[in-house]
Amino acid sequence: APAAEHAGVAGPFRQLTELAVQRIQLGDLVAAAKFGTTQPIDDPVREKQVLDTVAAESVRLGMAPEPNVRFFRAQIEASKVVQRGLFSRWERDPSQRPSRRPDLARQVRPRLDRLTAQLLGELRATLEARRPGVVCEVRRIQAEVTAVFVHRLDKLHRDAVTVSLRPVCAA
Ligand SMILES: C=C(O[C@@H]1C=C(C(=O)O)C=C[C@H]1O)C(=O)O
Repeated sequence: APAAEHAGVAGPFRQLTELAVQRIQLGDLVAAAKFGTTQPIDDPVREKQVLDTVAAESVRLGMAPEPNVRFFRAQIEASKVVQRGLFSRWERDPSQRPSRRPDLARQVRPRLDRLTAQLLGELRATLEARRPGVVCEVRRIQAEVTAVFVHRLDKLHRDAVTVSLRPVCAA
């Protein structure tokens, strides 16, 4: 986020927000992997694996698991907002359909797993800043506005970012 960094307005959630945006952008690849297959957008078994890992890793890192699990529920919901939005876009307009289908298990989920670890590190690094209150909320919204600007996100991905950042101030 060079512009935002230069202006000094990025705040304490720049990296956390950057990682959340990366996870949302991976939603495009998840959608491309699933579109035109029998693989459903909602995969409760995989979601449980993700959330169980989050809980176990949180304990290992000395953090309370519940707030982190709630944060990742929002990340998962944000990914599904993107997937549903892209599916309906591609159903309406076949010319926008992806030309390649990535392999979900081999190519996409390993990248999501790496982001999980990075996000947990950032949740830990921002524990103090995320204590609930108006200061945190203002910074959260600042980070959201900055990310939307820097990444030039469309309406669908902006909506997903809003969903993903909602539980930030709940350390
Ligand atoms: C991203 C996927 O789609 C959904 C969202 C998930 C997530 O964000 O981790 C997990 C399972 C699915 O319900 C996926 O299937 O991997």
